[in-house]
Amino acid sequence: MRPSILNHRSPHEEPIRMRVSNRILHNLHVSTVRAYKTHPSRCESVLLPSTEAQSNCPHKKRRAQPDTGSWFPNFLIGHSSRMACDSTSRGISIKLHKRGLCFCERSDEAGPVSLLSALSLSVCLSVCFSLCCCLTHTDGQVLRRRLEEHMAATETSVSPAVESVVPACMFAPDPGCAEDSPGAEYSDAGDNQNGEAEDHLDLTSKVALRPKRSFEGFSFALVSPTGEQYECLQKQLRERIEEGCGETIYVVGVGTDGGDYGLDERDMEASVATVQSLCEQVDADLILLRERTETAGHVHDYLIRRRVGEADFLEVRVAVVGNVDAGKSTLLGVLTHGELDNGRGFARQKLFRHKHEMESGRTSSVGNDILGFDQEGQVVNKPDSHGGSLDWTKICERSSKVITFIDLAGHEKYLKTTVFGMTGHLPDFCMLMVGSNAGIIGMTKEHLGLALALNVPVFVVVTKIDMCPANILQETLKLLQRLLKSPGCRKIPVLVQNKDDVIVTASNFSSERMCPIFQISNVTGENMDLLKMFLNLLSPRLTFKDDEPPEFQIDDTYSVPGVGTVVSGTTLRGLIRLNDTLLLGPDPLGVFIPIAVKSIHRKRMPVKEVRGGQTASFALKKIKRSSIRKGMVMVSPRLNPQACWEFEAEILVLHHPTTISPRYQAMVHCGSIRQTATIIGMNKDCLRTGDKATVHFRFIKTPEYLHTDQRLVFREGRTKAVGTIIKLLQSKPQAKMQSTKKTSSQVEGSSTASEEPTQMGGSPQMGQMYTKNGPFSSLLSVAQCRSQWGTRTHFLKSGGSGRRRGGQRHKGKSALSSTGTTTSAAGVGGN
Ligand SMILES: Nc1nc2c(ncn2[C@@H]2O[C@H](COP(=O)(O)OP(=O)(O)OP(=O)(O)O)[C@@H](O)[C@H]2O)c(=O)[nH]1
Repeated sequence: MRPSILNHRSPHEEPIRMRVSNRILHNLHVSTVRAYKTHPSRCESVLLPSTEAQSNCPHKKRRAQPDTGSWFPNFLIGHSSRMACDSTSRGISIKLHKRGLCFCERSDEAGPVSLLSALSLSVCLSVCFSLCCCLTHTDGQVLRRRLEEHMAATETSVSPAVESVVPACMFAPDPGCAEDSPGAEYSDAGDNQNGEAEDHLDLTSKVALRPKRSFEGFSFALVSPTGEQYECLQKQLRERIEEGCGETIYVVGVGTDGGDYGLDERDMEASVATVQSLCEQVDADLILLRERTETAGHVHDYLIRRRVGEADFLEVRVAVVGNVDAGKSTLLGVLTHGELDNGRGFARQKLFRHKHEMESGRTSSVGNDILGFDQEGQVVNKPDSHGGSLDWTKICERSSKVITFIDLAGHEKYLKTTVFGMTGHLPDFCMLMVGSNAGIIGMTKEHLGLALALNVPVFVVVTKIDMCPANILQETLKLLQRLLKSPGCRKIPVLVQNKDDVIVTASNFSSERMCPIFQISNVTGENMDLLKMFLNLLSPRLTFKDDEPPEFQIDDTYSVPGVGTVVSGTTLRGLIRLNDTLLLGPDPLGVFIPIAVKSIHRKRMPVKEVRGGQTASFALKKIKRSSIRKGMVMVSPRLNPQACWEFEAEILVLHHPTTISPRYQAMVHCGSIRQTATIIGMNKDCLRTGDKATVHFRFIKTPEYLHTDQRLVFREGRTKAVGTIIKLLQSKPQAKMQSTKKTSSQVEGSSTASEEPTQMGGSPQMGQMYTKNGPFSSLLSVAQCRSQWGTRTHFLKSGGSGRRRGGQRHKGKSALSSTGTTTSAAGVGGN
C-alpha cells in the first residue's frame, strides 16, 4: 500500500498533495509502518519540490509563510473527492516542519473539517514516517528519528495482543521541538490552523496557553499580557466555555503548534495567575487536572468550569448498552451508590424497582440513574445510610454536573425498549459494556450498530477483569478493536490506562471517530477512578440558544396523586418557564391544544425554568393523562405546529431477509415517536439489504409532529433501516388506515435470514443527496456495518410485556399505540 502513496507524485512536478480515501488511509496505518520496518530499502526516493512547484500550490497563504516548507511542502491528507463534499468529512494538513510535525485543521470547500480526526492522525503519522525514511536531508533524518521514537513509544505501551489499539498518547500534542535550539524561531507562530494569520493576537511573547477541546490555532501571551491581549483572552475564553456548554480544558505551557513546550516555574506561576484572573472575570473555576514536566519546563492541564447556582447544573446523558450480563446495572449501582459489587448481583439490587427484575436479574425497562460531580470533580452521591436510596434533589443541588445514565435492557427480547431509549432519550454518548470473559456476544454488535446509526459517540467499558484470565481478556480486547476498526464502524479504539489517557481521550472525544476503551472491575473497583474522571470531563454535545421557540418532546406520562397529570421528556430547544402556555399535541386528529405548565422538575428538583438539552417533567393543568401519549410534543405557539401523516425519508436498509416494497409496514422510531408506518412509495421498485432510497411513509394511527433532518430507525422483525426525514408532506387524514400487518413484505424466492448482505446500491441521484447532507456520512458507514447487525435479532411481538418503572400503564394505550407494546421510563419525576 505504501508505495502507492509514495509513487503518487513525480517529485519535481508539483508539491506532494495526496487525496486518498479514509478507508485506504485506515489500511495504510499499520501496513505502512510494517513495510518500512521490513523493507526500508524499498522506499521510493521522494525529493524536495522545486520552489516553482511550491509557488503553484493552491494553499498559497500557507506557502507564503517564510519558513514553511523549507525542505518539504504541506501534505493534505483528506478523503476522496466523493467524501470531501460531505460536511462531516475530515481533513488534516500536515506540515513537515524543520522543527517537527505540525498537524493542522483545515477547511475544505464543503465547510470546516476537524483536526484530529483520530484515524487521520494515526495514519498521517505513519505516512510521514514512510516519507521521512526516504529523505537524505539532515532535517529529514532528525524528523525520522523522532518519528521512530514516537513509534517505539507507541509499541512499548501496547501489549502484543492488542498491538494495533492506538494508545491515547497518539492524540496528545507532539512536543516536537525539544531537540531544537531554544532560540530557534518557530515560524508558524501566529499562523492559525487554516493557514491564515490570527488577526488579533500578538504572539511575540511566550506562548503559554492552549485550549484542548478544540485544536484550532489559539495561543496567547499569558505571562504578562497587555490590556488588549487580556481582553482578547477573555473573549476567547468565553467563547470556549460557550462551546463546551459551560466548561473547557486548557493546557498552560504549550504553544499552538506543540512548540515551546513547558514553562519555568516563574512563568508558570504568572500564566496561572493570568488564567485564574480570567476565570474570575467569566465566573468560572480553575481546576488542575494534571501537572507534567517537559524538557523545556512545566505544563499544566486545567479544567475551567463555569460556576452554577444551587438550582442549576450541567446535564450529560449517557445511554448504557451491551449484552445481557455485561454488568451494566452493576456498574451503575457501583458508580451511583459508591459501594462495590460482590460478583453476585449485590450492586444492581439498588437499581431494580420491579419484583420480576429483582428475581431474574434482568433489566426490562428504561431506567434513569444519576451521578453528580461537584465543581472539583468529586462525586456527590451519598446514599441514605438505611435504605441506600439516593436523594436526587440533594445530588442536583450539590452538583455542577450531573450524568444521567439511561440504563437499557441487554436482553434481545427488550430490544424495542432499548431502541426507544436510544432514540427517545437523546443520549449525548453511549457507553457500550462488554463482559471481558464473555467477549463480543449477543446484542453487543446490535447495540453498537444502533449507536452508529444514530451518530452517538461510543466509549466501551470492559467489565469483570477481576475474574477474567489474562489471555481471554486480551482476546476480547483484540476482537473488540477489530470490530471497532472494521469498515462498518471506522472507529479508533484507544485503550485508557492512566489519567493522562483520560484527559487526552476526554478532550478529543467529540470526534466521533475516537473510541476510548476502559477495563474495569465492579468487584475490586479497579480503574473505576479513571472512568469517573472521564465522565466528569464529558460535555454535552449540543449547544442550545434560549431565544429559540421552545419545543419539548414527551417520552412518558404519569398521574401523580395531588398533582395531576405529569409528562416527562427532553427540551429540544428554547427556554420553558413556569406558567408558560404551550401547545400540546398532536392528538389523533392532528390538533394541538394550549396547555399551561403548572410546575417544573429537573431530576426531581423543582425549578423555575428548563432549557434546550435538559430533561424535565411538567405538571400540566386541566388535562387527563389518557389524552397524552409518548411522542407528543409541547411547543411554542409561535411555531404554529402542524401534525404530519406522511413524510419522505432517505433510508438505508441495514438488513432485510428479502425485499421491501410499497405497502410494507414497520415501526418508525424517531425521537420519542414510535409508531407503525406504511411505505406508500419509493424511488425504486424494491429495496434489499444495503439499498438506499427515498421512501414515502404514512403513519397508520395518528399524525405526528416531525422535523426535516430528524434521524429515524425503521424496524420490524429482522428488518432494520436507518434514515433521515427530508420532507414533510401535508396530507388530509384518512378516515381509517388499515394495518396490513407485516405480510406486505414481498417474499422473493427462498431467501433466508442468513442471506448475505448485498452490495450497497443507490442511484446516482441518491448518492448526490447523501453527500450533500452531512448526517448521512455516518449512514454510509453504517451501511458498511450492516452485516454486523446480525441475523438473529428477534423483536418483541405486538403487545409485548415491557413495563414501566414506577409508572402505570396507559389507560387508553390500545387506542394510542399501534403495537400496544409499552416502554418503561423513569418513575414519577424521574426527570
Ligand atoms: N466478578 C465480577 N462480576 C461482575 C462484575 N460486573 C458485574 N458482575 C456480575 O455480573 C452479573 C450480571 O450483572 P448485571 O449488572 O445484572 O448485568 P446487566 O448487563 O445489567 O444485565 P441486564 O440488565 O440483564 O442487561 C451480576 O451477578 C454481577 O454481580 C465485575 O466487574 N466482576
